[in-house]
Order: sequence, then structure tokens, then C-alpha cells
Amino acid sequence: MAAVDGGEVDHLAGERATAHFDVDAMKVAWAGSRHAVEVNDRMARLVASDPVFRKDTRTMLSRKELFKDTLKKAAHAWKRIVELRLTEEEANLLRLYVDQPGYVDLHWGMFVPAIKGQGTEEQQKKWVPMAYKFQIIGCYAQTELGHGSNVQGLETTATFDPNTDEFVVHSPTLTSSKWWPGGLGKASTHAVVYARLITQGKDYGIHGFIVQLRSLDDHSPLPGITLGDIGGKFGSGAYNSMDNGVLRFDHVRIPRDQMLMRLSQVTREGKYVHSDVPKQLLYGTMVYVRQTIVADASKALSRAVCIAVRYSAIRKQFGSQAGGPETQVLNYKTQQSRLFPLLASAYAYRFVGEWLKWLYTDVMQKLEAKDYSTLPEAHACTAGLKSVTTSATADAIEECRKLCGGHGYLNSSGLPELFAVYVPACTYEGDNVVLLLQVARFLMKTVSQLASGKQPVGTTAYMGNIQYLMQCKSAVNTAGDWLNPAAIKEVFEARALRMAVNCAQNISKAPSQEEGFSELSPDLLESAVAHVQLIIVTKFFEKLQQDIIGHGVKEQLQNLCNIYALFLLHKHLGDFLSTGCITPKQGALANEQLGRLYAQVRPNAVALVDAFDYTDHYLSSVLGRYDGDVYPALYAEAWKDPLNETVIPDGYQEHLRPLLKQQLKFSRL
Ligand SMILES: CCCCCCCCCC/C=C\CCCCCC(=O)SCCNC(=O)CCNC(=O)[C@H](O)C(C)(C)COP(=O)(O)OP(=O)(O)OC[C@H]1O[C@@H](n2cnc3c(N)ncnc32)[C@H](O)[C@@H]1OP(=O)(O)O
Ligand SMILES: Cc1cc2nc3c(=O)[nH]c(=O)nc-3n(C[C@H](O)[C@H](O)[C@H](O)COP(=O)(O)OP(=O)(O)OC[C@H]3O[C@@H](n4cnc5c(N)ncnc54)[C@H](O)[C@@H]3O)c2cc1C
Repeated sequence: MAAVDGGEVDHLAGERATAHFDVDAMKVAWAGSRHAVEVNDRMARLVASDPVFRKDTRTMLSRKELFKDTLKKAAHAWKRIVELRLTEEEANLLRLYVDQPGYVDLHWGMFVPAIKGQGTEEQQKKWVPMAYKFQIIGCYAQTELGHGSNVQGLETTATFDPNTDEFVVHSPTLTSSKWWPGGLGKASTHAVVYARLITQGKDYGIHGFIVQLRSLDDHSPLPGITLGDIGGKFGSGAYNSMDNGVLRFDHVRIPRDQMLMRLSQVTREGKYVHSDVPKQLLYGTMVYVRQTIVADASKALSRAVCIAVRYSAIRKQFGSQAGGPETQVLNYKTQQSRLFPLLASAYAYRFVGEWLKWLYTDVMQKLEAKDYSTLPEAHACTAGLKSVTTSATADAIEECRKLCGGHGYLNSSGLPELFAVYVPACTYEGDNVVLLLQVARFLMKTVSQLASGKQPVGTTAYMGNIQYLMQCKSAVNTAGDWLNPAAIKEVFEARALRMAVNCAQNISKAPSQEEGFSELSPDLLESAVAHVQLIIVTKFFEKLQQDIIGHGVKEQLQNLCNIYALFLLHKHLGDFLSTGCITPKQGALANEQLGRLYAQVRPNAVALVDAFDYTDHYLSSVLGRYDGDVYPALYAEAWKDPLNETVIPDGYQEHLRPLLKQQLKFSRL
């Protein structure tokens, strides 16, 4: 049981008693191993029991107070990490459960990986230990006021001066100001800055440079550097704890060896040398972060779903006859049909995130061995999955808020802040539309290579079965037939392939490839989504092939997998029908089966969210409390609002009293 700060009475005990499976074993399936459950639980409790990490009044703090509170929490977290000699795994989890975006996320999440991925061994030896000891704090300064998505369009310059063996970093225009980097505004002492490398009069495009921004003595900006925060962001609390910043350079000089030189170098004489590696490795940090964002999607979604499921089991409306009990809103079929697909999606994203982590590690090992063949697929998978999972998660958090009715709109429900913190994931680390177009480009290339007989591999291997998939008809006859994984996989593969081939055919009719791609881009997005959804469904089925232990666990996961797939089929019925993969009758049968699956989830719903093993501290929601004691908590929470500090509000004397005491002057009143 994870609820360290829950009450004595378990209002959800009845719900927990109806579960048909072993919740502890499900925790292992969710977390990945018994070790992962144990370490997650230990770090979550450590954070929950420490008063410095309290966050119940976070949304009421001013921006300055919130930022200072973030600095305090980050420093305290570091102190605990050092005192307790936590491992890297434990430290990462501790920071996760502190649950307040801050400069440390970019320091560990992007600055260090950028140096590790793009720095030479010598550069790593110099910079990484300092970063590991927090002797320097770093951020990732790529985006500018004028360009974010179009990395090649960045304007900051780094011009080599052979006389002094230095680069001169400069912001030539207003639009070249670095804009958005997290941690840049107030905290970072250093940044990995992306700038156009110019040497011997030639522009060699975007490269990474380590630049010191602030004095290590008094934190003031170094000469030639203008720094600040870019201002308040969406929502209360939320991402406002982060100091997203602006940065301008006025001919700032850095030593030549602060160019990240693993992929290409500039010699003492100023000669540009590019190693024999794909240029796209420059984008490696983004690929790494996109992969972690997919794992975060399942965290955020499961959190919202946990709140909505528990509250829906507590909340009662209507149905009372002759004084009998009212109906739990979780029993309404509409509530189930909105909520259970989100529950299933949380599990689906968890497992595809696990697989993506494996893929990423595999690709990295191949790159080390100078095998670059899997790089395009790694890019397509990370970009596509980042895009699909973050968009769906942001929508799902908002749906969970609605599923909690009026109380979901209160900050104390935890859902508004969760949404506000989460929704920029659709934009950062690559706008979701821009990333899906990258997937589409990869798909079009794969389709065009089919004609030449090249066999697609990995996640596009199904395209090799083109003869069959272009003409097959689903054999589903009854609702129960939709429980056959082969039946589901076949229609998802046929839909994805047919949509891609249709796009490719239509592009080929355009005057040029480029014009065709641009004209067809809305269709290409849908085609990319179909391909990515197929990956998620496939990886869920593959997970079910693994050794899953514990009473009833596999059956529950099978139900969730079927719900995930059939819900997508229902939602995108137009795609499946228009590509002729299924008939309207088969679509109706899928929907019938979905209803049956929801009924099977109903008695297990609360236990399925308990398996996420979240503390009340992490959930930070009066509606999602483990003990279900919602109403006293809601009532108590209201009194904490600063407006309730006085009975008579500030402003009464100036603005309310005169209004109430005014003499009526208008004759018609
Ligand atoms: C309630 C409290 C909760 C608290 C929770 C706390 C959690 C919060 C913590 C915060 C977490 C995270 C912080 C967020 C960090 C965000 C940081 C950022 O945003 S950093 C900036 C990110 N910027 C981007 O992502 C920019 C997106 N743009 C691009 O990636 C590129 O410009 C492009 C891919 C769109 C285009 O590239 P370009 O080179 O211009 O052009 P082409 O399209 O022609 O591509 C050429 C060729 O390269 C291939 N390619 C492209 N990218 C890659 C890649 N990454 N890897 C491999 N290959 C790549 C592409 O496919 C083309 O290949 P061809 O074979 O030629 O077709
Ligand atoms: C909270 C947050 C944190 C961030 N942190 C960092 C950080 O630490 N470091 C950093 O360097 N950056 C950071 N960023 C910046 C982020 O990476 C960019 O905002 C993101 O890459 C999107 O780029 P953009 O803002 O230029 O959007 P734009 O590209 O201007 O997007 C505007 C619209 O144009 C559309 N669009 C753009 N190009 C195309 C196209 N080719 N085809 C079709 N439609 C298109 C988009 O879909 C979107 O609808 C952060 C951003 C946010 C919101």
C-alpha cells in the first residue's frame, strides 16, 4: 500500500475487495520488476514524508515565491541524495517524486546528455564530473525567438578567430535571441548553445558549444551576455516553477575546445573536419529526450486516471429510489466508455515506453559499432511515439478533469495543475505536427523502396506483406472474434499500410514530390498516426507474450490491451471503413465487444489504478486520495485559500461597501 499520508478509514475497501487479480503482482508488471517497485516505493515515501517537499499550497504562491521554493526543493533533494548516497536510479526517482519542474530537469535531462553524446572523451572528462557534482549548472539553449521547429534556421553565430584560437559567439538579430531554454533564465551557470559554425568565411551550419553564462563567484552574467526569464506561463503553479529564459550574446569569446567536437572538429588553423558519421547525430540529445518523454506520458496519464477512477467510485449521483443508495458515477456506462480507454492507454504507453527504451539502447550500441542503419527508424519511432502519446495524454488529462465534474476544476483536485504542466509536452522537444511529418517522410520513403524489392525491417516490417495487406478482408464474424490478437493486428496493419500507400500514390500525381508532400500533409499526419498506433498495439500484444506472473494479472492486461485496440478502432472507424479493412457490421461488433470488456474492467478498476502505486503526496489530489475520504478533504482544503484568511475581504471598504451603500440615482430603478 503506497498511501503514506492517507487516513484510517478505507472508503474504497469495497472496491478493492472485488478485484479479480493480485495487485502486488500487477505492481511488478507495471513497474517492470520487483526491484523497480521497491525502489519507486522507497523514493516516493522518502519524498512524501519530508516537509520540505510539501506542495499542497503551491498553486497559491506568487511566481517569485514559487521559484524560490523550487530552488529550495532542488537544493534539499541534492542534500538528501548526497547524505543518503543514493544511486543514480534512486536519485532520478527522488527528483521525479519531488514533482516540481525546475532547472535540475534540464541539467540532468539535456545538458549532461548533450555533453556525453556530442563531446569528445576529453571534453566529457573535463565537464561531466563538474556537472555531476553541481559545481556548474547547465541548460540546453537551442530554440530562438524566431526559430524552434526549424533547427537549421537558427541564427546565432559562432565564428572562429584563428588569431586567438577562440570562437566568437554572437546574436546578430533580435530573433536570434535564445528563447525558452529551461533553467536559463535565473539558475544556469553554463549552457550547451547551438549556433552556426563559421570558419574560414564559410557557414557549416548548426553545432553545439559549451558557453559559460554566469560568474561562479556571484552568479552575475558574464560580459557580453544578456539574460532573463521570459515571463509567466499557462496555469497556476505548474510550469511557472521553471525559469525558461532569454539569452543574447554580444561577441562573446570562448576557447576553441568548447565546441562539442565528437562529430566534427575545427583545427587550430581553422579547418573544418567532419567525421565519417551522419550529420543527424547532432540531434541525438533530442532523440534521447523524446524517448524519455514517452515514458513520462504513461506517468502523467496514469496519475490523472488514478484520480478520476478513485473519485468516480466515491462520487454518487441519481438513482436513489425510496431512500436507497445513489449510483456511483463509475457505474454509468458513459463514464466507463470515457474512462476505461484512458486506463488502458496508460498501460499501453507504459509498455511501449519500456520497448522504446530498449530500442534506444540497442541503437546506441549499434552506433558505437559504427552501424548507422537503424538511425532513421529510431528517429521515426521516438518522434512518432512522442507525438502520439503526448497529444493523447494531454487530451486525456483534460477528459479526466471533466470526468470529475465541478470538483475536477478545483486546483485541489490536482488536475488543472497536472494539465498545465503536461500540455507543453505537445510542443517542446519538437512540435507534435512537425514530428509526425518526419514520421510520414520516413513512411513515404519506405513505401517507395518497396517497389525496388527492399524488404522493410523493424516496425515497418509489416509493409513487406503488401500483396496480402492491400487486399485482405477481415474475417471477424462475431463480437468475440475481436478478442483474437491476429484479427486486430491484421486490420491495424492493413489500415496503416493502405493509408501510407494512398498518400504515396497521391503524392506521385503532384508536379513535384515536395509539392505533393505539402498538399497531402493533413493526410500524411493521419497516416503517421495510424502507423504509430499500430506500433503501440503491437508492443502491447508482445508484452502479453512475456512471462507475466501473478493471479489474474495476464487476464487483466489482455482486457486492457483489447480495450486499447478496439477503442482506437472505434475512434478511427472512418479510417478502417474508408480503406476497406472492415465492414460497418464488423465495426459495430467491435463496439459491442468493447462494452463487454468495460463490464469486465469495472470490478477491477480501483485495483488497476492502485497498481500504479502512487502516494497521496505524488498524486496531490483530494479527489484521488487512496482512502477515498474525499469530502472532508475538499472542505478542509478550501479554508487554506488566502482569500479565506480574513472573513471580510481586502477591498471591501474601497469597492464593495460604497456600492452597497450607494443612493439610487436612476429613475427607472
Ligand atoms: C504537477 C507537476 C508535474 C511535474 C512534472 C515534472 C516534469 C517536467 C520536467 C521537464 C521535462 C522536460 C523539459 C522539456 C525540455 C524541452 C527541451 C526542448 O524543447 S529542446 C528543443 C527541441 N527542439 C526540437 O525538437 C526541434 C524540432 N526540430 C527538429 O528536430 C528538426 O529541425 C527537424 C527534424 C524537424 C528537421 O530537421 P532538418 O535537418 O532541418 O531537416 P530534414 O527534415 O530535411 O531532415 C534531414 C534528414 O535528417 C533526418 N533526421 C531529422 N531528425 C533526426 C534525428 N533526430 N535523428 C536522426 N535523423 C534525423 C530526417 O529524417 C531526414 O532524413 P532523410 O533520410 O534525409 O529523409
Ligand atoms: C515549456 C517549454 C519548455 C521548453 N524548453 C526548451 C529548452 O529547454 N531548450 C530549448 O532549446 N527549447 C525549449 N523549448 C522550445 C521548444 O522546443 C519549441 O517551442 C518547439 O520545438 C516548437 O517550436 P516553435 O516554438 O518554433 O513552434 P513553431 O514551429 O513556430 O510552431 C507554430 C505552429 O506552426 C506549425 N508548424 C511549424 N512548422 C511546420 C511545418 N513544417 N509544417 C506544418 N506545420 C508547421 C506547428 O505545428 C505549430 O502549429 C521549450 C518550449 C516550451 C513550451
